[in-house]
Amino acid sequence: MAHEGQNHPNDDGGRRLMHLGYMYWANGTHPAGWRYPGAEHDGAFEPDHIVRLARTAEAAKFDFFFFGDRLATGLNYELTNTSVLARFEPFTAASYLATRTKEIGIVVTANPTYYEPFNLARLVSSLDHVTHGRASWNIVTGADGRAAQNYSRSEHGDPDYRYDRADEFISIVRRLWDSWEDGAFIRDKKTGSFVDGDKIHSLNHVGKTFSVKGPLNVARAPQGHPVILHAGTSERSRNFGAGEADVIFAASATLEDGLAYANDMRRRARERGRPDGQIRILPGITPLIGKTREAARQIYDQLNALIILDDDVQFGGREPSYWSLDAKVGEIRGEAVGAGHRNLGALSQRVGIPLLHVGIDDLVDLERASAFNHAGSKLLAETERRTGRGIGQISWRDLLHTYIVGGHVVVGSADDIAGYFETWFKAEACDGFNVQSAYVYEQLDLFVELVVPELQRRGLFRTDYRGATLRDRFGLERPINHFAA
Ligand SMILES: Cc1cc2nc3c(=O)[nH]c(=O)nc-3n(C[C@H](O)[C@H](O)[C@H](O)COP(=O)(O)O)c2cc1C
Repeated sequence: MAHEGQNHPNDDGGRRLMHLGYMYWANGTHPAGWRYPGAEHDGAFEPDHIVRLARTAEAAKFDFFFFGDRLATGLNYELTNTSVLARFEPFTAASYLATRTKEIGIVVTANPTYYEPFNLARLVSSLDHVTHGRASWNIVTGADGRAAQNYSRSEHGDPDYRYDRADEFISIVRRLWDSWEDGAFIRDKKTGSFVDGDKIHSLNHVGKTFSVKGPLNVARAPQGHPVILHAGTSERSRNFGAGEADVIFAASATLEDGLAYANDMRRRARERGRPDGQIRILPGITPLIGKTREAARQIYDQLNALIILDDDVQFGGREPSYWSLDAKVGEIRGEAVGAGHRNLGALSQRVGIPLLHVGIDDLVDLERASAFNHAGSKLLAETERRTGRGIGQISWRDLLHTYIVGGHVVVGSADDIAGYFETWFKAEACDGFNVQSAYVYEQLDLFVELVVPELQRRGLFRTDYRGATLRDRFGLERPINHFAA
């Protein structure tokens, strides 16, 4: 995509600075976060709960506040993620937030599989107007296939169908955003001329899935094109993100994976003719912060103690043969570990050795640990990292907890967290992070009070906002209108 003027890969006089987003989860990311003493647990339908979080993030100069979304729900989310079970429609929540914040970007997730391009172009552009250029659209192809049943479809569609549709969709949306040139409005009371017809364009698009005549009925947005985010991990997702996204919401959870993913995305972006520095990679992360490292570890253990395991913690109510190692029923990929998988049988599948004769509170022994598969070794290393305990101190329950919590969690003091961020950032495994809280509000408050100043002290994060729009925060130029070019 063409841009006006030069690129600005760095934000601050040539110094590379980190970007921070805050991903909103009403009850935090930890599956039992809502049960933690003192944690918010009934704020999902109280808009000022969102304002409280967004203003905290804004005071700390975060780039954006992020609304994820899904288009279906079910009781499975009760155990895995109560924040997803029931929540506000994101454009509605974003519009409310727009009137109660001034600087912070607002990211709205919307899935093109279940929208029409005209409809979504209008929503995102309107949000950009009401926020004076702070809007962003996170394009996802849909994590919950049950959406089809809510949208009169026989099926969710395979990834190729959804990404083909997304490709055509975004090209239409961009042209709709351009269908009004800047300066299309004359509004001359004397002559009675309201608009310049030469600056308003039809698309006359007829494609594989969509036919859209245009023009849009919204003036060109303050940012021209609001900032585009994308989240996904597959080949098609990477290609889509490399071609279209300004910011990638990544799922990498180790430095090695993060670096490989970031290099891969930068290479793909270059292959599509995009100059370096045009694509920002922000992995999701849940920093679990305590006043000291020990305090943080205690919080992690306390949270985990609130996780509900299966009543039959040995086999989840199934025959032992169900969990035989070649049965391949352990993990539903990409989804949190829910009911029926919170037992030692499921864990045995994960780590690749039978656990028929161990007790949940027995300690993991070196002999069994040495026989773990790759996933099992990673799970053990992750448990050691989070708890600070080693073999001889870690129980099977601890391992099961790490398995259930999953994700990208870093437990420690503010100094530990800042050090972790710095390592990833300086290795260029990312351009910042999409920060999430294990529970609210305390964890965001601690991040803002303790971690942000430490990042600033290390010269890694801005101390004030610059520019007016979200594109400005990312050092991205306003796209040239391709009808005018
Ligand atoms: C970090 C991350 C965040 C995501 N957030 C959402 C979301 O909020 N809503 C949604 O429907 N899908 C979300 N997705 C799912 C993607 O849209 C995509 O459907 C999923 O990853 C499977 O597609 P893929 O094979 O292309 O990666 C997310 C994916 C990742 C990796």
